[in-house]
Amino acid sequence: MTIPKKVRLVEVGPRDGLQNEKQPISVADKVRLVDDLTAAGLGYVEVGSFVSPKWVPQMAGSAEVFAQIQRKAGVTYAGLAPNLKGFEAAVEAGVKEVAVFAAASESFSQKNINCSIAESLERFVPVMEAAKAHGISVRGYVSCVLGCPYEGEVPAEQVASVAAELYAMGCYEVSLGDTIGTGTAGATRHLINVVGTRVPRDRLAGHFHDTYGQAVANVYASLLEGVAVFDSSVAGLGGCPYAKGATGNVATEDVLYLLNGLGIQTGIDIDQLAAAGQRICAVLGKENGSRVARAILASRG
Ligand SMILES: CC(C)(COP(=O)([O-])OP(=O)([O-])OC[C@H]1O[C@@H](n2cnc3c(N)ncnc32)[C@H](O)[C@@H]1OP(=O)([O-])[O-])[C@@H](O)C(=O)NCCC(=O)NCCSC(=O)C[C@@](C)(O)CC(=O)[O-]
Repeated sequence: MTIPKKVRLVEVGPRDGLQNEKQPISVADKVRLVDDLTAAGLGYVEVGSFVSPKWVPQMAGSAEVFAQIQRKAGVTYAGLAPNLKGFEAAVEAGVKEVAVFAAASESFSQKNINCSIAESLERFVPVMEAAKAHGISVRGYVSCVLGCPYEGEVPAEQVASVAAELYAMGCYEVSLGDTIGTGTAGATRHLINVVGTRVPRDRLAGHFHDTYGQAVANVYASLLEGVAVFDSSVAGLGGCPYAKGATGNVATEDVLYLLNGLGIQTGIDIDQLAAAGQRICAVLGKENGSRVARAILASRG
């Protein structure tokens, strides 16, 4: 299989990146981050979540963030919705694309959304119906595709069956989440080969956390298997509230550097992106998690 000529990046920093931060982050800082990212050329940003504030307090102000961002034409601003209540809140906030999220492991499903995999899929049915009625696109996530923090190894067939259900119920794309970042290039290729028998590869996305430093390799392995959409987080922000020790997503700057090296055009300005990442890291008082951004910023002196 040849490497795709076009790749789409889904920036999840404002959502996946920030959801795990314990310190309060102001709406203004979140808005600035989203606007910085779109100014750098990102065409898809996951802005926040319409989940229970008791479960993920950091996402409580998502509606305000949506209200204050500068919406650029052609950019998709998405929000997570775990159920109909979340979907309705998203609609009220003017969200035009939502993501539902399931898991390939029962234990993770319980810890993350307090229900079984089957129950979660049932909950998504009314969300899909309401989304159709409102003309809202729905993306689907499957967590724990290359390992679960509670159950260990997760069979690829189990991932394929959840991904196929999400696709069949109308998710236009299914993002495969390596929640704890244990995946390797070989396991990633195997996963795509198995899931690819149930969901077309051009409807799959890779969502790799970088806990074991394998995320860029896993992106490349996915490209070799024909996957052309990747979720990433500026400055490698993030973690998962229900996966102890999991680090952030693959850094957007690192994926972009890989794509630039392959001659794949994305229209994203890597210097502006690195500056956006550095700005939010300064707000958080954190070291920048992107090696590429650190190198770019150091070379500027
Ligand atoms: C799904 C629930 C709500 C179930 O939580 P529950 O407690 O079972 O819900 P419930 O239906 O029993 O309701 C309990 C209370 O929550 C309220 N409630 C109910 N729904 C909502 C809502 N949408 N928004 C706001 N409030 C809500 C509801 O109104 C009620 O309020 P009360 O009467 O007690 O005042 C909860 O478990 C939850 O919010 N979980 C979200 C967890 C989360 O956001 N995790 C992170 C995102 S997933 C992820 O990061 C992985 C991913 C996508 O990045 C891919 C990867 O890397 O693997």
